[in-house]
Formats: sequence, structure tokens, C-alpha cells
Amino acid sequence: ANFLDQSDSGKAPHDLKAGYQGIVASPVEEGVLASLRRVVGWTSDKAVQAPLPIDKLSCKRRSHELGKPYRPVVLLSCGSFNPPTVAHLRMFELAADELIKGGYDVLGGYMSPVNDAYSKKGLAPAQHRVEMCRLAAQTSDIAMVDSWEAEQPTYQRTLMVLQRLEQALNEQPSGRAGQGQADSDSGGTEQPSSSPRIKPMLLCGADMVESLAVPGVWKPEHVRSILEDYGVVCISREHSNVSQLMEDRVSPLHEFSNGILLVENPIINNISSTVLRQQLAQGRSIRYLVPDGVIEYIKKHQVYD
Ligand SMILES: Nc1ncnc2c1ncn2[C@@H]1O[C@H](COP(=O)(O)OP(=O)(O)OP(=O)(O)O)[C@@H](O)[C@H]1O
Ligand SMILES: NC(=O)c1ccc[n+]([C@@H]2O[C@H](COP(=O)(O)O)[C@@H](O)[C@H]2O)c1
Repeated sequence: ANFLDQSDSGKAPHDLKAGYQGIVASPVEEGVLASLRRVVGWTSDKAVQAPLPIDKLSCKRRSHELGKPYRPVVLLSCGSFNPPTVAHLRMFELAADELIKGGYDVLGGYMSPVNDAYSKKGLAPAQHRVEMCRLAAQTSDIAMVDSWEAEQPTYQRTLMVLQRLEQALNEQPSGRAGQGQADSDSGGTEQPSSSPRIKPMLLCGADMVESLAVPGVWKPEHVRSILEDYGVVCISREHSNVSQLMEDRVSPLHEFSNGILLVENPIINNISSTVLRQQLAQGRSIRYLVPDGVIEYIKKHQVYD
């Protein structure tokens, strides 16, 4: 079965925001509400704590859908965001539409700018990229910024970022990522004291999904965990063909293809941060390709001068 078919347990909160306003919630609803009220970082000796913004997290499920399995997800987009573009923001819209169609409730999403230690050529300092993402996210109803990855003293692999987010949203990671049980394990039996796990899913462009199959770029056990324990929402991109890789029996994406949700972007675009930086270097306009607030920030702080 495709991961869209997996049935999670639990009943839906009517509206998490309503919950905050004091409407009486069932024990299951209370569990989700309690998870979201906690703004926590991952407690580890080495980790720098970074509060997780939760202001946009909300349950959009309507009362007529109650009774169906409740599958709350949060999207995580990892990348350079150098600078963030409207294409990055569109990914959240496209993914949310597709997941909602598949019966998921998309509570919200996060952009996680990569740590400076990633040392990609031309990478602006994380402090600027985090700030630019915050300005870009102001234009989104879904996206927020998780600065945990950027604030760590060392580079963090994407699986760690997913695990940390899961930890911050729930009590402990599920599946092979932690000691808890996978969210599909309770077979639909309602357990009054437990709440549905909020599942982070990795939101990527097709080029990033293709890189999962490139030997040496990702640890094989990380690819497995990302696809099996979390799942990837893949937005189509020019020059990428993920479905071909999923069909190719020798590709690692074949074995775990159930963990990939392909989303066709009907308005395909070739916006990339690299091309926008090139435009800036030539003194050209990037207006309408990047939110205005980000353009002002770039000018004010001479980020790419
Ligand atoms: N136009 C686009 N269509 C689909 N996915 C995109 C698009 N632009 C970026 N992405 C995706 O957004 C995520 C973060 O992108 P990131 O900032 O690292 O890359 P990028 O825009 O390709 O930047 P760069 O050009 O600097 O490599 C990645 O998963 C990438 O595939
Ligand atoms: N092994 C890994 O976890 C791994 C490998 C390659 C890229 N990534 C992530 O992919 C994102 C995009 O990277 P690129 O900009 O290099 O395509 C970054 O957030 C980076 O951390 C992770």
C-alpha cells in the first residue's frame, strides 16, 4: 500500500485553534493540543536549543470528516534557501493540496535552512538565510521557520532534523528513529489517553529526491528511515524524473517507493536560488520571484554584494 493508505488511529480535534480558546476537548484531542502547546527543543547535551514556532499550526479538519482515521502531518523543507524564493513557498501549497486530497491534515510546515558548516559554494551566512526565510514565511499560511538546524555547532544530516522536529511535536520519535511505536500500529482502536502522532514529512523538489539515489550522498540507513518512517513529498522539477528512478529495480528509491508521494506541479517553473543570485550579480531585478520583504532585506544587509 502507498503511505497514503496507511491508517492511523485517533479522532480528529475539531479545530486546534478552537481548542486554544477553551472549547472542551476529548482526551485524544487534548493530547494533540498538549503536544502543540509545548514549545520545546530536543534535549541533548550537544544540541543548541531553538524554540519551535507553532503559531501557524492548526487542525483544518471539518466535523463531517470526524470518524475517518486522523492523520496529522507537518511538512519539513530542508535546503539552502539562498535566498528563499516563491518556488520554495509554492512547494508547501502544492504538497498541502495533495496531502489533504489523500486524507491527511496538514497542520503546518517548516523551512529549515542548512547549517553554515554545509559549506556550499556561495552560501550566505545562516543568520541571513534564517531571517530571509522568516520574511518569506510571513507571506505563507503554512510555512514557518525552524532555525534549530542552522543554530547547531555542526552540520546536521536531514534525518536528524526530521527526528528533532518529531521530538519537538510529539513526546518521542516513532519507528526506527526512536523507541515509540509507529503511528499506524494501534489498528484503529481508540486509546483515550493517547493522541495521534504528528508525523513530519520531508518536502523536497525532485532534484533532492533524485540525490537520495546517488551513492555516497546519503547514508543508506538514512534513506531507508526517511522513506519508511517519515515519507517524502516530491514536487516535480525541470530535468528531474523521480518516477523513472522509483521504477528502476536497482535504485534504492524502488524498494521504498511507497514512501514517496509524487506531486506534479502543473505550473512548472525553473526558479532556482542560483539563477536568482546570478541575476542579482548582473544588477537585474528578482521582483515577483522572491517576496518583497526578502528583496528589501538583501539590499539592506548587502547579502550578495
Ligand atoms: N523551482 C523549484 N521547483 C521544485 N522544487 C524546488 C524549486 N526550487 C527549489 N526547490 C526545492 O526546494 C528545496 C530547497 O532548495 P534549495 O534552496 O536547497 O535549492 P535550490 O533552489 O535548488 O537552490 P540552489 O540553486 O542554490 O541549489 C529543495 O528540495 C529543492 O529541490
Ligand atoms: N545525508 C544527508 O542528510 C544529506 C545529503 C545531501 C543533502 N542533504 C540536504 O539537502 C538539502 C539541499 O541540499 P543541496 O542544496 O546541496 O541540494 C540540504 O538541507 C542538505 O542538508 C542532506
